[in-house]
Amino acid sequence: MTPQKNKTLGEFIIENQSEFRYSSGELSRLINSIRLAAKVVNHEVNKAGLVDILGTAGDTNVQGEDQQKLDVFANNAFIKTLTNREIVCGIASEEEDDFITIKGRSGNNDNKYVVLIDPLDGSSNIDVNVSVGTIFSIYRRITHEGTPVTLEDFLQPGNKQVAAGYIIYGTSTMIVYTTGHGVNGFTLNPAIGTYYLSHPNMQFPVDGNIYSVNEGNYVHFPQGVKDYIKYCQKEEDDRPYTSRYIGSLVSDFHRNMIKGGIYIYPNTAKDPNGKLRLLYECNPMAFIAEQAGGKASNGFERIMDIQPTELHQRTPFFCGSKNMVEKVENFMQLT
Ligand SMILES: O=P(O)(O)OC[C@H]1O[C@](O)(COP(=O)(O)O)[C@@H](O)[C@@H]1O
Ligand SMILES: [Mg+2]
Ligand SMILES: [Mg+2]
Repeated sequence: MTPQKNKTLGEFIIENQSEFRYSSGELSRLINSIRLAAKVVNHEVNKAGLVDILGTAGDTNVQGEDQQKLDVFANNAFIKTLTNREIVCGIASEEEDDFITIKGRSGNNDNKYVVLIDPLDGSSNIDVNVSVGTIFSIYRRITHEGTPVTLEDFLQPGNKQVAAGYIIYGTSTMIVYTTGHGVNGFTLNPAIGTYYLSHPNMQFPVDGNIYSVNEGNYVHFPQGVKDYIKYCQKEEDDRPYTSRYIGSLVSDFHRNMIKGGIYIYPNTAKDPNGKLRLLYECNPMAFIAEQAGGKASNGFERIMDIQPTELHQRTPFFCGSKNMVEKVENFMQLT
């Protein structure tokens, strides 16, 4: 049943409590706390040119990347909101070397969930006023409540996620998320600060004619990816396809989910395991893609079946319309 449009995010969460497999209130409170943090970040993004939030923060993160001021701001906003509302026992972030343990008021770790987050996705676009996003992934902890959270709680395969979503700070601000019961999109009415259900039951078209890849790296791509790009460009059948690459995973993914398309970030000489991080970029986007009828792989296996071994590990990423992902997998497996 397609949810009725123009319901607020809060109403939708209350009406769909039963879908939160583990508990009636905590997961919904967790989604709500992410909504609140997103409003804080959105407010800063929308005035980025007017306040001292552009440019680099002067530090590099564990990935060796220059942290943008907005990366740091968003990271602090989500950590503060999730900590204050005492809903999670731990957070892992692209911008933090190690995971953060969050103790409840009682002084121990009796909350059930851990959150992994890319607080600001598309950092290279911040200073040039192009849309950026936030990506989040939620798991039920493996260790017992009341005991210290451990790395094991974060190194779970994507098929164990209980919820995942993204916020896109674009021409409008949207939250798109799944709890394993389909994908729904909510648009912020900035005048009143409320999110409304604008994209109920989002579905990836099974096919598409848009491919998103940084063709500047073409010479370093695996042969299978080169062959697939040549296939997309060939004058034949419904091709050539359209090449669209925004440089923000969230934005490219969102457009492809609405119009049909594929996002590709393969391994290259510079990034032998690819650039995107498995735990807080690829797994959450893969969960959303599959829940919307799409597909996500590393070219050979399902992203959500990969057993993580490190918090910030990277993976090649092929994600989008099912037939397009299977086509590039065929090219990859032929070489
Ligand atoms: O500039 P490149 O190498 O094409 O990489 C762009 C990709 O890198 C990312 O910006 C990585 O995410 P972060 O901005 O969170 O580091 C993706 O959003 C985007 O799709
Ligand atoms: Mg990112
Ligand atoms: Mg980021």
